[in-house]
Amino acid sequence: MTTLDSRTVAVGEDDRAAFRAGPVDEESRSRLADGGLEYRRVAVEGDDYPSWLQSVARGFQDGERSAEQIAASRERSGYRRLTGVYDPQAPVADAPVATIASWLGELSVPGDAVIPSCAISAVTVAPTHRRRGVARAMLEGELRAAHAAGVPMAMLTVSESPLYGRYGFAPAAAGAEWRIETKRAAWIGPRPGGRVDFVSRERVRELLPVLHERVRPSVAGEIDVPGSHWDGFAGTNPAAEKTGEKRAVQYADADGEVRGAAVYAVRENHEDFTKATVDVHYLLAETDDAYAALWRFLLELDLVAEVHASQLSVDEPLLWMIADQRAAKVTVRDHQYVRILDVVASLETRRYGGAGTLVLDVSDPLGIAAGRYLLEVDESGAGRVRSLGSETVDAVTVALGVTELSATYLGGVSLATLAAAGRVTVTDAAAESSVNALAMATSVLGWHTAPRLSIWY
Ligand SMILES: CC(=O)SCCNC(=O)CCNC(=O)[C@H](O)C(C)(C)COP(=O)(O)OP(=O)(O)OC[C@H]1O[C@@H](n2cnc3c(N)ncnc32)[C@H](O)[C@@H]1OP(=O)(O)O
Repeated sequence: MTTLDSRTVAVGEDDRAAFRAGPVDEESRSRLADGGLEYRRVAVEGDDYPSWLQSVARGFQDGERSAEQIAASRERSGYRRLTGVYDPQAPVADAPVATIASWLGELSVPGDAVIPSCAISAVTVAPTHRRRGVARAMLEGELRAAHAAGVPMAMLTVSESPLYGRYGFAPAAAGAEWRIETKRAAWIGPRPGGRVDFVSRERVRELLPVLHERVRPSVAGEIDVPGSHWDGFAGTNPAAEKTGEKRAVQYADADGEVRGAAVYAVRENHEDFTKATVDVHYLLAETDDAYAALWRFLLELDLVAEVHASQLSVDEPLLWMIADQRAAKVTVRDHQYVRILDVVASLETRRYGGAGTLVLDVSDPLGIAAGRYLLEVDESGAGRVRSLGSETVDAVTVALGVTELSATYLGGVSLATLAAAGRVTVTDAAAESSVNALAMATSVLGWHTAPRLSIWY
């Protein structure tokens, strides 16, 4: 597995297949076995898949999956490594009492680079088996398995915020939900010369992955989106409901090159026909022109009072393209969680906001990333990292947990904010005041654009 610059592949198909085929973690298997539970891999193509999927649905308080939905899900799930926990004493012993899925993906990091990362999803524990350490065994197990396979990062999106900090994950890219009152949001942004046109759902299904591959390396926090997600956004998933409500548009520049696309649905207001709501399911823009043209199109739709969009950046240029900024109500939430497994590999992959030298004294509740590291960032923003062991170096020292280091990793969380929150300590033995040391360390670890993740996974 190699870590390369943007527009090149960091994770090859062989790496992905090897990761999928890897064994479960022995330490977790043995711990669960001590509690009478069996921890084993589940094959997507095998007989155990339907009951594994039903356990996931039940775990998320969702309804039973139909045969058609199971077949569609099986077809779309080949990229995932699935694991279940089974209770041989249970009346329905072939239904797992806990589930987890993971896969080897790519995470975009500051500086137009991507890093291999273990994505984790479908974590459920049956209500009959909750709060006895089963989720902890599975999470620790997947993290150890990923680390043993040489994967430098892990990542996930969460149902509840308090679950994953204990394993070293931190929300590193926030997601913003926007509600824009269209009558107040007069367009003052650019009016590019290209054109916006309706396209079919099938056409937008083709466009979205191509555009996303061009855009994602330069947006820290984004991941390589599993193909099945695009069917969901485009409304081309045969097992999904209400796909007919989705409308798709593309933006082509003056040369006729398609540079962006959006999928949206209109929710009628039965009490007032002029006050419908537009839900933007996905908007992807390769250029500033495409961004402006697509947002303007959505904000100027007739018979619409509100435009609603989620998983946007916390720093959208859109705010500066509407006459009245208070037309937008923006709610910010934790969204993309990351967890550093290999400090040297992960810190050498990203670029930095400024030059400087830092000693990072990292603690890790799971022991995986713990140690003292020297990070030297040059004028170009590239960092060299080495493990220090007990060697002393006369440099600004940042003492922090792997959770806090992971929080800063995408450049969206300020070290100064974490210091003010009592989460990190910055010391400089040589200086009289620690203020300059904190300012320098914050600027080194920062980045000039906010990270973003446009999907759930
Ligand atoms: C990446 C994803 O898939 S996100 C989806 C997560 N899954 C869901 O939300 C589905 C519904 N919930 C569940 O299935 C379960 O309640 C789970 C998976 C959240 C927790 O499973 P459990 O086996 O009960 O957790 P477990 O007993 O291993 O607890 C591990 C730790 O998390 C804590 N914890 C568990 N659930 C919660 C919660 N809802 N809120 C806060 N803390 C929690 C426990 O107190 C324990 O803490 P500690 O080990 O530091 O003392």
